[in-house]
Amino acid sequence: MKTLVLTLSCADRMGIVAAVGSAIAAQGGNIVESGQYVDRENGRFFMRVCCEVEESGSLEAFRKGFSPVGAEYSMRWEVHDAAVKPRVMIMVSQQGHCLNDLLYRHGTGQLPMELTSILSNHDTFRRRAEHEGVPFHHLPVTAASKAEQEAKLLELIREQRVDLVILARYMQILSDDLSKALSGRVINIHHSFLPSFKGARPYHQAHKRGVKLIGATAHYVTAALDEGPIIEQDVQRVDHSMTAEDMAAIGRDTECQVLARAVRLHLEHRVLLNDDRTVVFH
Ligand SMILES: Nc1nc2c(c(=O)[nH]1)N[C@@H](CN(C=O)c1ccc(C(=O)N[C@@H](CCC(=O)O)C(=O)O)cc1)CN2
Repeated sequence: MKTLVLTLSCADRMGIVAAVGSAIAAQGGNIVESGQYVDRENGRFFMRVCCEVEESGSLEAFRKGFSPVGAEYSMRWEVHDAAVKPRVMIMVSQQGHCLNDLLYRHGTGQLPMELTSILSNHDTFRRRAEHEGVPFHHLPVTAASKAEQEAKLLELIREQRVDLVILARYMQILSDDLSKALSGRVINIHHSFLPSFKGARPYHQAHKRGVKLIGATAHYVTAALDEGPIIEQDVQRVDHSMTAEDMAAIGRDTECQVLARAVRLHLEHRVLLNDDRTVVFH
């Protein structure tokens, strides 16, 4: 047997769960996990279903069999083979804590992903990537070369059939065009508890404000800087005696944990987009 993960959203109405369950059963699928949610504000229905099918069953056959229900309810839906690991590119600038954490978690099997490459606008982590046996791409960028650099980046993403890009403290703002082209496929870790302290140097912003909590936020990347749909967040206590650098040191662990949790949720197809928010099936 193999497990398929079906995720869907549509306008809420009576009978959706019954229709989905019947469509799965009609294809010989046995539901082993299911979750649903209705957003009363916008009237959207969200569902994530895991079902077991015969090993010989094809994803294309399941998609063909489910399509009539998808059309009937005007669903946005996807189905994935749970055993197929998404292909992931990690992007980093000069802070390596999140990169190192992701590499460790990948190496110990905590993150079910195929790591295609590591890409940076600096050469700092070339040896780290080579140590892991992961291809490394150095794409320096300036304001003048940004369009060319992003064109090369997009070419690599397409060549490597990348499903997910992780900005592991990659400190360049992606252009509006690139953000749109990769919508829903780029996760960034912002080192503050958004929506507080967007943009550059959030720990310095927080220190100046005299906060008693610092945080980290993993979110999908959109053209609006640090305003993309939030996937996961966490916080840590700080106090008046700490400098901005002290806060950054404390915050690094939180950044790693939040990013790893968000990446795993995405890899397991547990995150559904709900306009500028998310629905997360834990
Ligand atoms: N289109 C987007 N690109 C990026 C996002 C995003 O949400 N949308 N998140 C950032 C990461 N980030 C904070 O987490 C961040 C990175 C860089 C800056 C910034 O202002 N950097 C430079 C300017 C660089 C540039 O113009 O490209 C600066 O320090 O002035 C702010 C926040 C990743 N990209």
